Amino acid sequence: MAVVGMQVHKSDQRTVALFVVLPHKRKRSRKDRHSTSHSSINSKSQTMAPGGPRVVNNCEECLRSLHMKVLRTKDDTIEEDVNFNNIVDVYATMPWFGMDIGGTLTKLVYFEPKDITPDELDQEAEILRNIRRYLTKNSAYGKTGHRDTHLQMDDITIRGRRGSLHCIRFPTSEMVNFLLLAKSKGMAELVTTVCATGGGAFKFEKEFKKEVNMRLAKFDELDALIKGILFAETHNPTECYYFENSSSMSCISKGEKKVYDFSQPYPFILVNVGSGVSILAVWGPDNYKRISGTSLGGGTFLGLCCLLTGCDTFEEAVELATEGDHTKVDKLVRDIYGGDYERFGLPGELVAASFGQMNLKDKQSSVSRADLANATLVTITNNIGSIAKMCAINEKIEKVVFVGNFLRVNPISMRLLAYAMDYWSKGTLKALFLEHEGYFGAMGCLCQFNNEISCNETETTNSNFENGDCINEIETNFLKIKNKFFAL
Ligand SMILES: Nc1ncnc2c1ncn2[C@@H]1O[C@H](COP(=O)(O)OP(=O)(O)O)[C@@H](O)[C@H]1O
Ligand SMILES: CC(C)(COP(=O)(O)O)[C@@H](O)C(=O)NCCC(=O)O
Repeated sequence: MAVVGMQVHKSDQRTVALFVVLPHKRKRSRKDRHSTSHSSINSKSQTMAPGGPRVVNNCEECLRSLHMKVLRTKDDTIEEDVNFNNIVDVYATMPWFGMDIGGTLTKLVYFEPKDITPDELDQEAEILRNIRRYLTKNSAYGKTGHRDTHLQMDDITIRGRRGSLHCIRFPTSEMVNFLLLAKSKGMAELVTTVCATGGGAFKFEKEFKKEVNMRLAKFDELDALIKGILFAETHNPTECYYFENSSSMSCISKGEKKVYDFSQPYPFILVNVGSGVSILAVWGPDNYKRISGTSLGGGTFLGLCCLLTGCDTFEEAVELATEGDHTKVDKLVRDIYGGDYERFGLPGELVAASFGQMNLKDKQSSVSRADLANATLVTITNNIGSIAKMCAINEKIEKVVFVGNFLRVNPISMRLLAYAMDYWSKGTLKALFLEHEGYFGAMGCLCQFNNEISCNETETTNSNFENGDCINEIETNFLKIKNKFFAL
């Protein structure tokens, strides 16, 4: 299966981009992912490999065959190498995006090549240059878009190109405004297909087409999540961490963050706390099962907290929670037993019933907004911890990795999860966390598109491109190439 697209942009009378999506039958391991069979095209292109929301594979064989096909459609006088390199050049300069359109937040990762040669700069279309500047020089986009500058990954190499990976997010509820912004920046003229995952890749497909004439190349969100985690772990030696001293409730607030070596990750339980919660057992890069989930997730925390406290944002909710005390809201074991429930090892400070005191009017009037926020956070977190623990024990897997934006700016939940895993398993389970929290779906999407991890992924996951479609798309785009590329 192959998908080929060409975007012809005529500013400065130049053709600017050729996109190629070429999933290969041969399955490649992580080890040989940079193997020579798909190495860059020539020494020049080693430094200017791919780019583009729908560029996947720049293997020499594939591009040459495209090129030959193009050549066959034109008069024979044009010299092959000149045009071949032109194709590679224009193909190399496209922006690369991966997008995860989640239930609450849309996450966008953008790879900015930093090894641009003066020649490339010279050839680059103005729109592309402007988009790069806009994305990399700002940290706020419109009213609600943010770049998480602290998560930027510098000096990373993707398919032979060196550069930085930028992490950008905005509320999914702002999708229409995002599309308008993208249009106003000229994206519609530059990009014809965007790589996307998450439920919104399905939900907003029509809007993308209608508003900015963009097609979505869709990837499954859980496939992308795992690929993204492997990508981040490979590129960032301090990606994974745990909390020291998480075995005692009184120590958890003092527990230091420590780097965890996650280079041998399997098997692990993966708990993705987004709007809702998905729990996976992962045995290998392509071997996982979704074993459980719960609808009581980050969306529940935010929704309940807004209702109970009148707060407006996640940041506000977490800040309020930090100042509050859930023990004024919950009924603890000691409220029932007067101390520990010794026979079954339940300590007095354990929550026996979340919100268990709130049936009493006098208790209701004595709790603050902050106490309610704290109790909501603790309730949701404990429930997730409890389900995750049961999953880990059922699957006999010791490492439990928590990801998702619910953990963003949320040390209370992370520490509580670390404590819960340790306490309930008597020290056998280990809670692990990852620095890029909610961006793995978007990263995985970019990786799959760029074929960074494994060549065969797009065959199974790029489900909106059936073989017939792809062939049609190839033919259509070759016609465009024929008509426009050589018309210059
Ligand atoms: N700025 C934010 N706005 C809204 N929710 C946020 C924000 N930051 C963190 N969150 C939390 O992250 C959750 C969404 O996590 P995420 O992993 O992005 O999931 P999804 O893919 O479902 O959008 C929200 O439900 C909320 O609990
Ligand atoms: C439907 C979802 C996969 C969507 O992912 P999200 O946008 O929440 O990250 C997730 O919300 C989920 O798994 N919810 C829990 C469903 C359940 O098992 O009860």
